[in-house]
Amino acid sequence: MEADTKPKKYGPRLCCICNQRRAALKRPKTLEQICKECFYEVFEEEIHQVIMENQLFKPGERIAIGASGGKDSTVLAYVLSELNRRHNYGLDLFLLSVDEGITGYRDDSLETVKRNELQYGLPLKIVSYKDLYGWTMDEIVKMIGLKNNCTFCGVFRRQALDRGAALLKVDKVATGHNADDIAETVLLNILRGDIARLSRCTSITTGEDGPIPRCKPFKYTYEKEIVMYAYFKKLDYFSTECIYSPNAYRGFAREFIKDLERIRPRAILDIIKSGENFRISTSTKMPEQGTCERCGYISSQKWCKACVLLEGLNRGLPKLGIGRSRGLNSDVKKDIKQGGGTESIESKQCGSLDF
Ligand SMILES: Nc1ncnc2c1ncn2[C@@H]1O[C@H](COP(=O)(O)OP(=O)(O)OP(=O)(O)O)[C@@H](O)[C@H]1O
Repeated sequence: MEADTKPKKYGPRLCCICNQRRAALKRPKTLEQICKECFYEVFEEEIHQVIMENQLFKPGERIAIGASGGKDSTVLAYVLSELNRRHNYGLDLFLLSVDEGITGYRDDSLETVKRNELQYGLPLKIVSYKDLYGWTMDEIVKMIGLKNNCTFCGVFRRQALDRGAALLKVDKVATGHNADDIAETVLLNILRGDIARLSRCTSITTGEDGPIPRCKPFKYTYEKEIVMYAYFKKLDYFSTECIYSPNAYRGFAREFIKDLERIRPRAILDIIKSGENFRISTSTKMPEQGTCERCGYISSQKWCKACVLLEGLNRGLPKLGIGRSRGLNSDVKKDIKQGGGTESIESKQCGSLDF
């Protein structure tokens, strides 16, 4: 508990970077006492280095920022616009929001994104589950209850972001997934024995073989620093948790990582490093990428996950495609088999990197 029990006397100390101004905060990643100005500089510079070292963008590219209105994507939109200007990346930036149709949550956070559109001068595109799938999450939850609703939401959101990106004709989507999210996903994939996801969850860019690649410029950025940055810069973001998210299993992993971070801040980076260095045995069968026979979206099975889930909703059989084949009506099972088989979708908590 070393990090928490130290007396928090920042006032009289000088910033250990510039040695001129007074320290205003203890940097969560390194525990250095620094001033606000130096914090902004190291925070932005580290993200710039990650972008350059990993060649995340090319000059002239159109980039959609997945904008939920939350702290991570708001800070991402702000910092990317700043870096784009400062370092002449030559990018055309857009905000892309998915409206899942959650009253009292997404409608409010979308209002924040609409303000960000004006504040940062970035054009905004909103795509909704209602328009794309004919269902809002409110309607889905009414039908299926709270259990498994994150599975529907995660699968639909992943595809909705791709569809919105195609409408915007962008080259890449950037999301606000941060170092804590990635460490948490490494742990969860180990706990679930999900080797396929474990092998790709630490990649900074994914989906290069799919319609639109995605990247995570905040892969090494700590959540606590994102919150501090947003707070000191007085950025306009929405901070309410999703009203439908039970998040039990992921919640335990998150708490565990926060406990480790309190004892040893580097733990987050070390978990990511471990994830990056896992060697997947060559005898492990990995899914092969193809396209969905129904909608043409990428899929490792004949029908993509979204089509299987949608089929279940439209037939009044929402458990179709959830978990193993349990809950499948035998008629539908036969039909689906004739139609090409289903993917087994384990119930997943929301906030997954794999959305
Ligand atoms: N409805 C949405 N529309 C567009 N992008 C989204 C949406 N939901 C999530 N994302 C993207 O996925 C990233 C991770 O989402 P997650 O649900 O884990 O939220 P989070 O960690 O709370 O992030 P944020 O603080 O940006 O909401 C977000 O930073 C954002 O880039």
